[in-house]
This record gives sequence, structure tokens and C-alpha cells, in this order.
Amino acid sequence: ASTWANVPQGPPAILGITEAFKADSFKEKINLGVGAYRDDQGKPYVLPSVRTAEDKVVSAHLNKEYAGITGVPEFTKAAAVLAYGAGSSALDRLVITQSISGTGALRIGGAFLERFYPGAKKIYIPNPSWANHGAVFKDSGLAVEKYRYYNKDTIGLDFEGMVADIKAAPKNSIFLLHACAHNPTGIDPTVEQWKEISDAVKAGEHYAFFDMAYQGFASGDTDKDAYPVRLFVEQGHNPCLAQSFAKNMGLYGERAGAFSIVCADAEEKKRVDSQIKILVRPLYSNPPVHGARIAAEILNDKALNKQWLGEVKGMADRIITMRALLKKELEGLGSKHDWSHITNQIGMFAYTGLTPEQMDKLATEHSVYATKDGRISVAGITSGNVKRLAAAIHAVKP
Ligand SMILES: Cc1ncc(COP(=O)(O)O)c(CN[C@](O)(C(=O)O)[C@@H](O)C(=O)O)c1O
Repeated sequence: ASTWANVPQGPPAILGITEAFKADSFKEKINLGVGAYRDDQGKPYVLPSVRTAEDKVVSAHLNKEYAGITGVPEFTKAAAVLAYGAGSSALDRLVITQSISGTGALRIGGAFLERFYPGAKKIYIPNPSWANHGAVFKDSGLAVEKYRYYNKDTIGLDFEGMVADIKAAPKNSIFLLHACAHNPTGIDPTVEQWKEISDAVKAGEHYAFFDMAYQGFASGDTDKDAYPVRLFVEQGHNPCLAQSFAKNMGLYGERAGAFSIVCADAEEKKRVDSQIKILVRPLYSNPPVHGARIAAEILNDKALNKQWLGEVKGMADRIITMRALLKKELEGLGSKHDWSHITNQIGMFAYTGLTPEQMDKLATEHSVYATKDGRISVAGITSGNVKRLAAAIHAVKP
């Protein structure tokens, strides 16, 4: 028999939506599947600050030598300040390594926890969570369990359920927390709720693993979006963090990210840093430099940083405007449903509350494509397609 005769056929990945979208010849078709920003013409957006930074990097004629195992230091140092804040007590006891974007950061974190976490090699992720979280942690060798997060009746946060599950978990459990712009629901805890979540995590002596894939992209303010991470550090947790620059810098394909661990002190940092290097070296040895150099330019140059923050806010604002427009159009069509969750939610995604059957109808009868869980990427909505989208949603959910 052939070598791979035993390899089974796997299910199509999320990108199945994009295939169906591409196969549709209807010229007004709408793709609300993949989580990538689009401008009001529905086109991918390369931030002008990224273009400028890239021109500076290219004209510097740098060499193409290997980066160190933990990547471009100008990038990781600045990424740490962006996440934890310039005055954070975490900065001088922080281990940070560049990663293959956010996914790579989550994977390094999963692998490190599997190798060294003193408690159960199990991670609790929200229900629902990013479609890839389960696989990243399972492939890291961790058991994956869920904590309550979404209340489908209110299309809101199941805060009571979440806190109850945190309190009920065995001591020293690992909890994955979305720092902002929860994927897929777009529902984030309030500041007050984050304080109670921190208390519950502390009461259980649990370990917090933050995934921050949308810093700045959620509210338009990078400090505001990092609030939960900074609160946890202030409250005495020593969390770890996966950062992605895919969305907030539009560096999707450049794969710029970082993984960091807040340690107890400088001595612990030395030991942990040495083991992070030992873990990363056989994984991919060292990371790609181009995206990190662009991000470093933006984060370290005052003027570019200011321009970038304006552009991130611009993306966040367009998303917020499209949310309001979609809700207004639905109400204008006489929809009797309460669509306030569309404007209450934040970040790239809106959790519509539509059923898989209704999502199927959106695709087959209205050429509107999105994942079956009812998640739509608000970035795919434009002032040109919002009316048709509202009509399609109203048709499948009168
Ligand atoms: C919560 C979360 N964490 C991490 C990542 C990884 O991001 P990257 O490795 O590119 O830095 C994503 C991206 N998720 C998507 O936007 C999405 O849900 O559509 C999409 O890019 C994806 O890969 O699925 C995410 O939504």
C-alpha cells in the first residue's frame, strides 16, 4: 500500500466560506467570512503608516542575517511597552519572544505550559472562542475545556456563568482570556466585570493566558483595549500574553506577533527566558525579520506611531459606523427584532444570533457569505452593500 494510504480526508477549514464566495458569480455578492479588514470599497487596506515604515526599512538596505531566536529586539521591546504600558512593573521581569503572529504566540504559550506548568496540563477557553484555539492548544499537548461566555438569549455575555465556571474549576487551572474584541461574539466584559473576573481568577489561584489579537482595533485606543492585561498585572497576576499585529497594523501576511510571560522577578525571568529559547529553537529557529522591522519602525518613531494610532482609530471607527448603519437599515425595513447587540458588540465581528439555517439561506438565496455560527465580519460591510445586507438579513429573519 502507498505510504499515506492511512491518511484520512479532513473537513474543509474556515476558508470554505471564501471558496463558496469565489464560486458565486452574482456581482453583488458579499463576503463576511474571514476576519480581515476591508475599506469602504471592500478592498484590503495597507495602512499608509505601514507603507512609510516599509519604505524606511527597505531604503536602509539592511542585511538579511538571521534574527536571534527571540526575534528583532526593537520590535519585541516596543511590543511589550504597547501591551503592558510604559510604566508597568512587568517590563523588567518580562520574557518576550517574537512569534509567527498571534497563532504562533498562542502555540509557543501552549507548548511552554505543556512543558513547565506545575498544575494540570489543561486550558479553559471561552464557549465560543476563536475557531483555532482548541486545535492550537490540543496540538500543544494540553487538554482543552470550555467556560461559559455567551448567553444566546440576551446575545450578550453570560457573566454569571463565566465567573461561576472560573470559581468551580480546580485550583491552579489555566484560563484563556480574550483581552478585547472577543472572537467570534464581539462581546467584551465591562471594566467592572473585568475586576470581578480578576478576583475570581485570584481566588482560584488560576493562571491567566491573554490573547490580544486586536489591540487598538476594538475601541480605536490601544491603552483602552489593553486594560484587562494591565489590570491583571496590577492585581498581582503574572499572566502570559499572545500579541498579534495582523489586524491593528494590517500585517496579516507578514506574520508579526509576540509571546510574553510576566515573571515573579528578574531571576525567574532569566530561567524562563532560557527555556523559551530552548523551546523556540527547534520549532522554527528564528522568526522572519521584515514584518517585525516595519512594526518596530512604527512603534519606535514618534510621528509614525501617532499616524498609525490615527489609522487604527480610523479602522475601528469605520467598523463602528457600519454597525450603526446596519442596525438603522434593519429598523428602517420594519424589523421588529432587537438588533442592539450589533452596536453593543465591539471589534471585527458581530454575532448576529442568526441560526445556521438562516446563515445557509443568506448564502444560497442572497449571496451573503459568513460562518454558520452567525458571526459576520463587520469589516466586510460597506456603505455600498449595507442596504442589501440588511434586506437579506430581514428576509431570512423577518
Ligand atoms: C482571537 C484571535 N487570536 C488569534 C488570531 C490569530 O491571528 P494571526 O495568527 O493572524 O495573528 C486571530 C485571527 N482570526 C481571524 O481573524 C478570524 O477569526 O477570522 C483569522 O485571521 C483567522 O485566522 O481565522 C483571532 O481572531
